Amino acid sequence: MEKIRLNEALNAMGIACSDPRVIAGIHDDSRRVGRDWVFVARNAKAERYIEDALVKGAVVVCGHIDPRADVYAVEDVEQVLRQLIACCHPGLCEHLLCIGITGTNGKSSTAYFLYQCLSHEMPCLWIGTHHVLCEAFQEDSVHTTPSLCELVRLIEKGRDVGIRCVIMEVSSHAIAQKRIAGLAFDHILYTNIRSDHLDFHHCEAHYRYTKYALRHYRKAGGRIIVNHDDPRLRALYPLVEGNCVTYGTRLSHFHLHDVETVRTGLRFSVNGDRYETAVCGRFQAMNLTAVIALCHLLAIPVRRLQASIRALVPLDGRMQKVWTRPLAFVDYAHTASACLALYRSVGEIAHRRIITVIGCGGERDAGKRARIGEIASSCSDLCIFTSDNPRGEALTDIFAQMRQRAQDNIMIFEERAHAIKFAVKKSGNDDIILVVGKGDEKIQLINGRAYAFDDAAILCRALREKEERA
Ligand SMILES: CC(=O)N[C@H]1[C@@H](OP(=O)(O)OP(=O)(O)OC[C@H]2O[C@@H](n3ccc(=O)[nH]c3=O)[C@H](O)[C@@H]2O)O[C@H](CO)[C@@H](O)[C@@H]1O[C@H](C)C(=O)N[C@@H](C)C(=O)N[C@H](CCC(=O)O)C(=O)O
Ligand SMILES: Nc1ncnc2c1ncn2[C@@H]1O[C@H](COP(=O)(O)OP(=O)(O)OP(=O)(O)O)[C@@H](O)[C@H]1O
Ligand SMILES: N[C@H](CCC[C@H](N)C(=O)O)C(=O)O
Repeated sequence: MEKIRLNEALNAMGIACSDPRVIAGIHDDSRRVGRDWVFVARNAKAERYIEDALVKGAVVVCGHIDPRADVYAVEDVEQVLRQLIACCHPGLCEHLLCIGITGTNGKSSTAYFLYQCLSHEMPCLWIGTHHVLCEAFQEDSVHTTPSLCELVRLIEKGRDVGIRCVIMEVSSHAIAQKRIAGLAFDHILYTNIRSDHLDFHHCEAHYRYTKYALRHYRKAGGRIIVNHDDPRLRALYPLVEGNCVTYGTRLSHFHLHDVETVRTGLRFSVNGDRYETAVCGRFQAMNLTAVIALCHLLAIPVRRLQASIRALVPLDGRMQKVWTRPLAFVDYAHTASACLALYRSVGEIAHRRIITVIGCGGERDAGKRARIGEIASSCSDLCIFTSDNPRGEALTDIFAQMRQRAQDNIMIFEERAHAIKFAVKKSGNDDIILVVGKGDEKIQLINGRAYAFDDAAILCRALREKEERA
C-alpha cells in the first residue's frame, strides 16, 4: 500500500480536508478498520457503524452530512471508495498473474483444479465461493467474489506471503456491483452461461451481458478462454476481436474427446493427449479442458499437466462420492443446467434406482425452482424435496414452486436431515443416492440464523447406521 496523506487523497477528488495523517487502510466494514483507516459507509445500513469506526480512530466517508469530527460527506460514496483504493493501491495486480473465472456453473471446480495445477509452478492464491486459500493461509468466504475492500485486503495479504498468482471466481453480482473495480486479469475463463440470479438481473440478457462485461477487466494482451460448446459464449467472440481461445467437444483450439466415466473417476483426451483423474462427473471433463487450455497458454508442458491432473484432489461437494454400496453422492447443483449435467453424469453409472434429496435456496432466483423440481423428479425414481437455506422465505412457498411441473414421485420432508435419513432407509445396495444443492456448505440458513449442517456427514452417518443394523 502507498503512503498517501488523507488531505492529498481527498483534495484530489475535490473534497475539502486539511488532515495530513497517512492513510493506514481503507474498508467498508467497520469491523475491519483501525487507527488512521478510512471507513467508507456505503449505504444507510453501514452508516449505523460510523460511531464504531470513529471510536477505533478511523476517519469516515459517507453520503450524508454528519457534524462529527473526522466524518467527510461526499456525493458519490462508491466512486470515492474506488478512487481511494486506486490511489492507495496502484498496480494491485501488477507483477501478479491474475486469472478471473466466471460462468453459471463450474467456477469453483475449475478454479480449484487450476489452483492445484499452477501451485506446482508458483505460489498461488485462490479466492472462491467457500474458500480463500494459499499455502500460507486459509479463510472462509461468504461470497463467491468478496467486496472490493476484501479483495484488496486478500491480495495484499497474499503478496505479503509471496504469492505470484491469483485465481479468482467472479460472480455476476460482483461484476454488476463493481466489486472488481481497478483489478486487471491476465486471462479470463468462461465456463458456460445458462440461467441464474434473475432475482438480481431481472432478465437473461442482463445476466449474460453482465458476464460478458468481465472482458473489460483484461490486461493488455490478455486472452479469453471460452467454452465453444455454449452458444451464449460464442456470441462473445465479436466483442473480443480475435482474443479468444476456445475449448469444448466441438472443433476448438482445445478439443475434448473420448471422455470415459470409470468407477475410479474420469479418462479423457484433449487434442490427442490422454488424461486421467479421480475427479467424478462428466461435466468436470469440460472444466478440466478449460484448465488444460489455460495451462497451455502458460507454456506448461503436457507431461507435467498430465501428472498434475492425475494427482488432483476433487473439490468437496461436487459429485463427491461418500459411499459405495449404495453409491451416494453429494453435489452442489443449484441451477437447472447444473442438475441436468449432474443427472447426465450419474446416468452413466450402472444402477437400479436413483433417489434424490433436493431443495432450492430461499431469497434467491425463484424462477429456477419449477425447472429444478421438474428435472430432479423426472430423472429420479424417488425424489424428496426438502429445505436448502430457506433464509427468510416460507418453505411452503418454495415447495409449491418446486412442485409446479414435478412428477408424482415426489415426497416432501421439511427437515433436510430427515429427508436424507429417509432416502437412506429407502435405498437398496444397487441404488444411487444423490443429495443435491448444498455441496460442501457447512450451515443451513433459516430466518437469519445459521445452523451447523453438513450433507456429507449426515448422509455417511445414516448409511453407516443402516449398515450396522443390517
Ligand atoms: C444484495 C447484495 O448484494 N447485498 C450485499 C450488501 O448487503 P447490505 O448492504 O445489506 O449489507 P449488510 O451485511 O446488511 O451490512 C450493511 C453494511 O454495513 C457494514 N457493516 C456491517 C456490520 C458491522 O459491524 N460494521 C459494518 O460496517 C457492512 O460492511 C455493509 O457495508 O453488502 C454486503 C456487504 O458487502 C453483502 O454481504 C451483501 O450480499 C448479500 C448478503 C448476498 O448474499 N449477496 C449474494 C446474492 C451474492 O452476491 N451472491 C453472489 C453469488 C453468485 C454465485 O456464486 O452464483 C456472490 O458474489 O457471492
Ligand atoms: N461445467 C459444468 N457444466 C455444468 N454443470 C456443472 C459444471 N461444473 C459444475 N457443474 C455443476 O455445478 C455444481 C457447482 O459446481 P461449482 O461449485 O464448480 O460451480 P460454481 O459456478 O462455482 O457455483 P457457485 O456459483 O455457487 O459458486 C456442481 O456440483 C455440478 O452440479
Ligand atoms: N453461490 C450461490 C449458492 C447457492 C446454493 C444454495 N445452497 C442456496 O443457498 O441457494 C448463491 O449464493 O446463490
